Amino acid sequence: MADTNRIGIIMHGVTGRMGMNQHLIRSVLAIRDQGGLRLSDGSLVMPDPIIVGRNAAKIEELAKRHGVERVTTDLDAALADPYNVIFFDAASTKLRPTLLKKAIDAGKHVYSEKPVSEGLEEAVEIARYAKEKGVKNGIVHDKLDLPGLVKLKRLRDNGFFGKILSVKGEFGYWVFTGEDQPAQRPSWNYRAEDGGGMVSDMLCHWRYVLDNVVAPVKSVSCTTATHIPARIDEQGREYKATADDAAYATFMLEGDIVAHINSSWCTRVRRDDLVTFQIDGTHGSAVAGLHKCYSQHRANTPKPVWNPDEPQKMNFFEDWQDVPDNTVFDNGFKVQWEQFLRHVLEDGPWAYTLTEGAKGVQLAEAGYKSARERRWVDLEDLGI
Ligand SMILES: NC(=O)C1=CN([C@@H]2O[C@H](COP(=O)(O)OP(=O)(O)OC[C@H]3O[C@@H](n4cnc5c(N)ncnc54)[C@H](OP(=O)(O)O)[C@@H]3O)[C@@H](O)[C@H]2O)C=CC1
Ligand SMILES: O=C1CO[C@H](CO)[C@@H](O)[C@@H]1O
Repeated sequence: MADTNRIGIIMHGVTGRMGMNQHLIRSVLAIRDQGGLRLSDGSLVMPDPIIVGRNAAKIEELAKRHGVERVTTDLDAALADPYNVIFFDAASTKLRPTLLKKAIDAGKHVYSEKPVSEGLEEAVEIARYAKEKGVKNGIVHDKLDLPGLVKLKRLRDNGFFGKILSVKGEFGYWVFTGEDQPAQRPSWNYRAEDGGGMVSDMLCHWRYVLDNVVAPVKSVSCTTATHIPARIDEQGREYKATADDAAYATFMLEGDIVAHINSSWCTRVRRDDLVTFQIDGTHGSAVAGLHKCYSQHRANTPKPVWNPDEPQKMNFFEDWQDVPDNTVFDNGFKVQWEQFLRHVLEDGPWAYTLTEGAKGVQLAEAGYKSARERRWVDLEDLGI
């Protein structure tokens, strides 16, 4: 394939869990392996990643394992090379705003994992900077392409719920502390000084999920907890958990909709999936997990009567209808990579700019403020 049909993509932080599995392997390399991305003029574009990382042995091994030709520990050199058009970052949140600015200064279009930054000021600054400099910019919003949430949004867009009254979200599972079994998440997640924390991790997701699947978020009341005060890290050493490992948050949405989402790494799952969202409306309700979504119209709603004297005879799971797929769902991260590539290459539509990323950080920061001050916090327009 001629060089003009290739697009150089700097991939930073892809030795990590998310960067490697979802962004490198299941997105960029999957696009390569399917033969490239077909644009609307019929031409094919082949993503050509360069893996950038601090550990030469690790990135070389990763590149070899997946047939990636280009690797370097020299980010500046990769940024200086005009062949590379996009800079992508999935490394630590702490470094992100500085790296994004550097890439923007080098004239790259930028795409980033969430959160954009630890604090709102930096997030707004970088979103404004990208806009001023006129580079295409994007933030990952993977949950919106989960089949369960696509179906939930389909129901809302069809007016299925009538007037939406409330939303209940349950997210989380037990993350092993490292004492009895090794933890299944990185230890930095539990250290505030390294950018960890449930609110910082998940409220940026809940912002775009609520804004786009239900209605815009107006204010938040949040309680945080560090339920497990000490954990064991990747080297088997005990460390102090300085970040919140659970967040219990209530949100007021436009239209007086009340949403409550529990997010916890310290809970055990007895529900349909690792995350579930239930929307209740005057005409119907629906519950979505990652893939499935079940709905119950008011005409199909059973009429239970409270009777503590007898064991429950009704099976409440039976009165729900499976919302059909009606399409083949691709990996959400890949779907978003393809959209972002189209946005860069042919100005295709793209709503999830760094400004949307900043809104996520705004909700997280407001969540922390609410928890600290034990009060509701309103979200102002960011004016970016
Ligand atoms: N959208 C989603 O569903 C999810 C998003 N995330 C986000 O993805 C990002 C990464 O999280 P995760 O994959 O879980 O984390 P990991 O700890 O698994 O990976 C961290 C990555 O960052 C790199 N890194 C860390 N510190 C530095 C540094 N000082 N200099 C250069 N590189 C560094 C690591 O490189 P090395 O290998 O050299 O150590 C590694 O590639 C975070 O921003 C997180 O919020 C996380 C989970 C899910
Ligand atoms: O940051 C995150 C924490 O982990 C979640 C899943 O376990 C992710 O979805 C999320 O992006």
